This record gives sequence, C-alpha cells and structure tokens, in this order.
Amino acid sequence: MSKQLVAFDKIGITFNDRVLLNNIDMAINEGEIVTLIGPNGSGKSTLIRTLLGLQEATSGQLFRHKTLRIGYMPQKLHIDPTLPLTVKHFLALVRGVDKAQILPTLEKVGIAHLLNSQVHVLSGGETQRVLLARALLNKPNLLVLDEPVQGVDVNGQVELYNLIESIRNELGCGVLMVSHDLHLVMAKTDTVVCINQHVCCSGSPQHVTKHPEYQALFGVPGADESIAIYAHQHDHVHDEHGDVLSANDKASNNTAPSSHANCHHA
Ligand SMILES: Nc1ncnc2c1ncn2[C@@H]1O[C@H](COP(=O)(O)OP(=O)(O)OP(=O)(O)O)[C@@H](O)[C@H]1O
Repeated sequence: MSKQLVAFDKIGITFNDRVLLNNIDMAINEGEIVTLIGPNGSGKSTLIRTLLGLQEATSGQLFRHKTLRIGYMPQKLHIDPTLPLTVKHFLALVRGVDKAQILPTLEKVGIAHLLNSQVHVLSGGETQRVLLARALLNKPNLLVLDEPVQGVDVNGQVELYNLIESIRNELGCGVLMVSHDLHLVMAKTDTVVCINQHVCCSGSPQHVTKHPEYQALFGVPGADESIAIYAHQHDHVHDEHGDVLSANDKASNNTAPSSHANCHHA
C-alpha cells in the first residue's frame, strides 16, 4: 500500500474573524496525483501555504510523513527583469543543489537546450518547465504545483500535464496541483478536490467527465483526451464566512449558515 505523505484533518484557518478554510479533510499518497480546484478566493493558495508551513492552521491537524520532502513550483517566477541570469545559474541557486543534476533535470523536463538562455527571454511554457526543474532538483517525494500551466497555450498545457504524469510515473512521487476555476484537470489525475473554504466535493475526474449529463452540458474532453474539462456547478451560495446559505437564508437575506450536509453539486 502506498505511503500517505500528507493528511489534512479538519484543518481550519480563521483570520480576523474571517474563515479562509473550514474543516478541510484531504490526503495525498505517494504516487497519487491530486488536483485542487475552486473559484477565486476559495482558499487554494492558503491550503498550499499551510502545507508548505508558511501559514498556521487555527484548528485541526496537519500530518506530514517523516520522510516528506516537497518540491514546490510557484505560480510565477519573480525575478528582477534587469538582472542577467541564465537558466543554469538560476537553478544553481537551489539550496543544497547537486550541480551535476542540473543538465539531466533539464533533459527530464525537455529543455536541456535552454541551459545557457536568459530566464527573461523564455516563453510561458519554457518558464514553467524551468520552475518544474527547480522543484525536481529538491529531490521531492511530493511535488506541489501551483497552477503549473498558467500562461501556457492549450497544446502546451497538454504537454505539461503529460510531462507531470510521466515524472510521477518515473519518480513515484505524490503530486498536488492547483488548477484555477477553468477546471482543467488531467484525465490521469487520480483525485480532484474542489474547495470553497470547505471541501465541496472530491473524486475521480474520469467518473465526473463520463457522466452523460455532464457531457451534454460541458462537452467531451478535447485534445486527444489527455485532459478533461471538469466543471463544478454550485447550486448554493456561501456567506462571507464560507458557510452554505439555505434557500430560506437567501430569500430572507438571513446570513445564518446552514449545515454543509446541504452542500449539493451538479
Ligand atoms: N494572510 C491573509 N490574511 C487575510 N486574508 C487572507 C490571507 N491570505 C489569504 N487571504 C484571503 O483568503 C481568501 C482566499 O485566498 P487564496 O489566495 O487562498 O484563494 P485562491 O483560491 O488561491 O484564489 P485564486 O484562485 O484567486 O488564486 C482571499 O479572499 C484572500 O484575500
């Protein structure tokens, strides 16, 4: 049985009386790809920051396996554009990096030819691959990828998702990916977790995308079926604390929350 790398146990985060995360239960196993989706402001980055140890939970527990080693790929590369910096030198800045691994790692992500290129001239897809290489140089058993296909065209997105899958297959690592509310997830994603402060729903994307009503509404997966469009329809609204409002609440504009058991999704 594969090792559980991370487990969120009823994790909650409240900031100045505002609930950012509420009762989050979620786990990631070695070899598993978990995709986190949710609308803007739903708490995806907050959840990632909690996992990275940058944000403290105010309730619940976060279990990290003692062998956990995270390779983190941020949303964007933040470097002063006036600073001359080659890909090689950028990757050499990784703490404790084995410099002999830089070229093989660039080969793994398909951009060995960019070793001596300036990071500022790279395309969106190339930049994402450099960031992925940087995450891999940390020798992770869990890759945490925050919107890895951001700024990449659709064909490039398919290639990147395929690359992430092949890296998972080769290394046997776990992968936690954040996707934006476009609901693009890989067909090979094992588990999709949709959050909106709380966990709205989770399960395999294949199950969701094969549903006839789903296909009637949102179409069949495109681009050689390596990716699937996962659409999540809320039939409810949330108050400012992230709690679900019942129909009566909405009608009367009463903001008292109803139970999350009433949280249904099409
Ligand atoms: N340290 C903080 N203090 C106060 N509010 C915060 C803090 N961090 C995040 N928030 C708020 O929490 C909410 C969730 O933010 P978060 O960045 O986690 O959402 P997200 O799902 O990643 O959004 P997006 O899809 O737009 O990137 C936002 O409304 C944000 O303003």
